[in-house]
Amino acid sequence: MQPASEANQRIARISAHLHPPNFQMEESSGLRRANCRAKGAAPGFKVAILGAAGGIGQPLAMLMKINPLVSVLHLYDVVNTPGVTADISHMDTGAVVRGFLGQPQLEEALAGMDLVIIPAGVPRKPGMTRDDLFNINAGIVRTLCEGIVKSCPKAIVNLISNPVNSTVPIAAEVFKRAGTYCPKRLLGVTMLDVVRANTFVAEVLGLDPREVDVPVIGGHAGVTILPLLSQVKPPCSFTPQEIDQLTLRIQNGGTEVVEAKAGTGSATLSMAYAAVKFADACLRGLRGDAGIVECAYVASQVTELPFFASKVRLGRTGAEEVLPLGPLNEYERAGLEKAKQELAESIQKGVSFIKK
Ligand SMILES: NC(=O)C1=CN([C@@H]2O[C@H](COP(=O)(O)OP(=O)(O)OC[C@H]3O[C@@H](n4cnc5c(N)ncnc54)[C@H](O)[C@@H]3O)[C@@H](O)[C@H]2O)C=CC1
Ligand SMILES: O=C([O-])CC(=O)C(=O)O
Repeated sequence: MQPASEANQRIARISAHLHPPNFQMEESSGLRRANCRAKGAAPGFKVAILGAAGGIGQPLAMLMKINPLVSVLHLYDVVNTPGVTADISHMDTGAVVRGFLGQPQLEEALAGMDLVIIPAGVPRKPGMTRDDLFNINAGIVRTLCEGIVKSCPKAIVNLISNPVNSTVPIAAEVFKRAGTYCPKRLLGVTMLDVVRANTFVAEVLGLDPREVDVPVIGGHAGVTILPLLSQVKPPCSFTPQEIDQLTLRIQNGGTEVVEAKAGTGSATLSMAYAAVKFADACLRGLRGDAGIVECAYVASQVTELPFFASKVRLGRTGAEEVLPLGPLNEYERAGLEKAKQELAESIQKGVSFIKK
């Protein structure tokens, strides 16, 4: 027999879900309703997703709920988080899920987080470049980063919102102004370029993509996406025509999806997969696992540019080491020069947005 008080508590927990308070009307009751019924959080990290109700946000939230390294998962958006949170909280995995709706709940959503993943913002339509998203997404990223400053200045930030080449410098400027900037903790997510490169190269080589590792450096737009096909593992060689075609397809991977989706958005499912792959690497680094290396767009001294994507070693404090680019062939050196020109402008645009 259970003691009466424990039985009463159990009944109260069940009836809270049978008669849920209105999430949108009552700020704090929304949190109660969304609390997962797992018996106490498993040991692990606290992760927030900002933009959690979007095309990337929803599958990303689902995959993070499955991740055993996550004990608490906060889902924040300006729309639809009650439904997404209720849905995801029914999954019988360890992480406790809570939902947060609208800017008044941003600081609460971020309180005490170890890792913040940001896929908030508008996606492209056919005919647009990622830079065309700047005017809307720059302001969104600034607001969200101001929330991070207030509630979890020591969190690792994984920034997905485009144009990544500019939004990462924007985030850095917000953190610098607040005096909380640590370059190791701010990472632009370029993992989808690596995921695509692994897939397309594996197709050409007739290999399982899981066996292939292609470093992709530079940034995350057009010619700034520079796959290093001379450094593919396992070692292999390509004809000049294959190099041209593979490079172009990897650089245009995003556009390929935007066009196929014909006005309904850009990559969401492969991006959620890539974001989780990257977030999981960051969490394993935070846990202290050794030897975790992934490509990311970070503050960097490997070129003369202040931000650059390349392989970084992830550890307890974030991107602990930016690894050298390794030997580039002539084709890649030419690509690097083109990438740097465009990157320099995108970085400057982001910095000026905050400084102006
Ligand atoms: N880094 C990368 O490799 C990739 C980046 N992206 C970018 O990710 C972003 C999101 O893409 P999708 O999820 O497809 O877009 P979406 O429109 O489906 O979802 C975006 C979500 O952000 C939310 N949002 C808007 N303003 C917000 C704010 N102030 N605070 C919190 N949430 C807010 C929206 O309500 C929406 O739920 C886009 O900028 C897209 O270009 C997309 C694919 C790959
Ligand atoms: O292409 C887009 O706009 C979305 C994106 O960044 C990608 O899929 O790589």
